[in-house]
Amino acid sequence: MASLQQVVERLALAASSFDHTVAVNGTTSSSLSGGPLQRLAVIASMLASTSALRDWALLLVIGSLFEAARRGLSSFWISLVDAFFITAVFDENDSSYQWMLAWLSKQPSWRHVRHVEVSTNSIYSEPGYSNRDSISKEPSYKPAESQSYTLWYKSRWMRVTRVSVSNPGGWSNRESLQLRVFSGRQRILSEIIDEAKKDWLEMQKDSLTVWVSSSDNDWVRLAKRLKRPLSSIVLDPGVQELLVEDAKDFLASKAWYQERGIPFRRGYLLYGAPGSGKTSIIQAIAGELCLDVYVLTLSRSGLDDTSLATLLSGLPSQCILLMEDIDAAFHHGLSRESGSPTATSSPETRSRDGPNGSSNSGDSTSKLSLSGILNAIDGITANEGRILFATTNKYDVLDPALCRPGRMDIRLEFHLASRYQAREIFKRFFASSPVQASEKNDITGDGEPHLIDLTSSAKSQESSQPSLEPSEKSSLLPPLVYSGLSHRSRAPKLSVSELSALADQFAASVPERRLTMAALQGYLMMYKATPFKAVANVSAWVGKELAEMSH
Ligand SMILES: Nc1ncnc2c1ncn2[C@@H]1O[C@H](COP(=O)(O)OP(=O)(O)OP(=O)(O)O)[C@@H](O)[C@H]1O
Repeated sequence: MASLQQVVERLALAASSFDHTVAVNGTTSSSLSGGPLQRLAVIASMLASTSALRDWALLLVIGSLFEAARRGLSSFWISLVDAFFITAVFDENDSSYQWMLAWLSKQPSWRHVRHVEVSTNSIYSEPGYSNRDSISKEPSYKPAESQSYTLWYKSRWMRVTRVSVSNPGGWSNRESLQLRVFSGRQRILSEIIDEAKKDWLEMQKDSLTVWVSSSDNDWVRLAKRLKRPLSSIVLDPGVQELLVEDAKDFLASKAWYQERGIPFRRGYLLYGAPGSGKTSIIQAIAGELCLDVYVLTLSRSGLDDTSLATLLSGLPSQCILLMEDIDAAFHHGLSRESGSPTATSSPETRSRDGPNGSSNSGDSTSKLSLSGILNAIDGITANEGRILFATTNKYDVLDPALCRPGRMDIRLEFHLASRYQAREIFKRFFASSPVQASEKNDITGDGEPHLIDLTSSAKSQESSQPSLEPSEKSSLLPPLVYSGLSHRSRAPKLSVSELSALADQFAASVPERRLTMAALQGYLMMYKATPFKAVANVSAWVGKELAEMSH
């Protein structure tokens, strides 16, 4: 093959032959110097005679042909795939992603895959591979990243690939699951999705999923929580029923809202004493209605009007949006302790001189404005179908515009514990079954509470229990901040009458609306296997609590 140097020499020779011809004729010959085309032709013919250039040109042509063939084949493959395969992509931030992972783990052919990603994150815990207890850290298996798996579903070939794409500007990659089924019928896809959803719901019947907002203004799945039974929460009579029935009624009334042109949204504002069960009842309602909970913290740094609107418009059609401590949006930097301990004033009595609808909320560092919050809740960008629960201990600082019907349709005040609540929480603690806890006290027949002698039978019943109570251990050990019997210790089995009588005695020692339910729960936790002692010691404990509060 001729070298580059040879080519250059030949070109120089050709150029000199031009000059020579011109010099011989003494005139500018039109055949040699007048036509640039002719010059080019001469150069081209010389180039063609150079074997190296010929080889290069050949390579160029072959390369182009290969590239054209590659592109042709690739578009042919795409058309072939489109014609014979159904392809679906499931984004990790969509519920369907979870359904598909759950469904995948149940496929018999999935059990033969040889390359998986192991996760102890309970979100991925699936039956078949792991314990159904969602809290346990059982390993579960999901498709490895960028790995393709061939499976068979109803005698159809399918390929599953987990793809991870970088999130522009985001802090983490975004995953998706690609499913390709060999089928001409699109119905197969809906069949798979329906089946996956059914399996997922079945698997989730004991738990609910909690989502939080990320700094990318997206919702990310935070955790799976066990559902809390409604019966575990003791509110004043009628309050729980009101909330649950109203929420159920709302979810079933979409058509009613549409016919009347009313936005299909419902808002509940739960306010009042801390530790009175506001968050707990929301968690229980979410479980009862099988809805995911989306938690939004308005005081989160970086949250501004636009990102709030983006987040709220990105909510699924049926879910619970939880804005805890909504007052934080109005008082950035204000700690709970720095305000009044309990905001128990009613909407009717509270001052109307608070911030008005046009004012900016929060301090100067806040990027959220009140109008931004209001618009996100019920403006044009707000989605429909969601249930908003907002909680606060400081009702007074909220702007009236936020609390008006349409935004907060039901406003409920939660109070400190009543005697009724004290009695019921005692029963729930020591009942041998939920049924027993709900049974009425009909033991004496005379309508009077039946008093139990705590000093005789009680002590004998509990004497067999291992005792670790602070009072008894105090001489041996340094004072304990918290104690209680082991969870393995069992409380004595009480009859309905005994339980009811003890609950009455316990409630009689608890002052009306002075202590929180959380405090009562904390007290009972110290005596979880010794109900008689719980009753015997409650008066002393109450006295101590009240004394501490008065300081
Ligand atoms: N009415 C109640 N019935 C049963 N348990 C309760 C009740 N109120 C509070 N508790 C218990 O007290 C604890 C705190 O309750 P929760 O977080 O629901 O209170 P909260 O009103 O949301 O408090 P905060 O306003 O401080 O957020 C929980 O462990 C819960 O089990």
